[in-house]
Amino acid sequence: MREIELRVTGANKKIRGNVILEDVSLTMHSGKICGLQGSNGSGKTMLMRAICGLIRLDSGSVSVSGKVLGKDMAFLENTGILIESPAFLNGYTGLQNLMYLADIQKRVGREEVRQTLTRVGLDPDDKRKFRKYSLGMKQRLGIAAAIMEKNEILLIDEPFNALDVDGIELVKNILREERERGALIVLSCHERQLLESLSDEIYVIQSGRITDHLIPGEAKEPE
Ligand SMILES: Nc1ncnc2c1ncn2[C@@H]1O[C@H](COP(=O)(O)OP(=O)(O)OP(=O)(O)O)[C@@H](O)[C@H]1O
Repeated sequence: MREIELRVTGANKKIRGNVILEDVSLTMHSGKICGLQGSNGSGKTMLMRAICGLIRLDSGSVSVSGKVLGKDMAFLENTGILIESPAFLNGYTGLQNLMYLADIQKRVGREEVRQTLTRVGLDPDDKRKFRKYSLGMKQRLGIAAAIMEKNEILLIDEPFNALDVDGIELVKNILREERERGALIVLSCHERQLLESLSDEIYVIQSGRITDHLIPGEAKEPE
């Protein structure tokens, strides 16, 4: 897979007068998990939405290896996304839902979709409709949708929500495998230990501002 650099430069966003993002700059690379750490409402999800082009910045830019979002591309290309609860069709099974999405880009076929379902611990032959899925199963299906096309970039917001202990371990392993494959992964997770155990670097975000950039495991210099 090609090496890419995802860059956010001087990002500002206000919604109805409230500062959502303030002068946010960060740089991320292929083969790394970049963690976003911050309390509820600090701006992690909004930053992810800005990165993929779902919200338009007031100023600043998002670029992938020099290609600027909103100028050279309308949405971030080659990107798998799990942001908040993904919208699936209630009357479709898990496999039918993923096939519906896979048919948009036609980059993966039925066999790969089935394999992805198995990878997240779901049975591809499960005949239950999505509306009958438990919260954890819905979350697993959302993760499957994000990873099934083997994209260069993964934007993964709170992947561990509603997962049991085995599910957490499974998703941790999947994220590590995706990094190994060379994906650039942006990960938010409110549980600090979990985030630190997975991330190669962490940006701390508070009230829409980046306040720290940490390498987990490296002792901080005393101030
Ligand atoms: N649709 C919206 N309209 C206006 N403001 C919003 C909207 N969605 C979120 N916000 C505000 O944007 C700020 C950042 O929210 P965001 O969802 O990015 O936080 P977060 O760090 O992801 O929090 P959490 O850990 O709770 O998911 C908050 O102040 C929130 O109130």
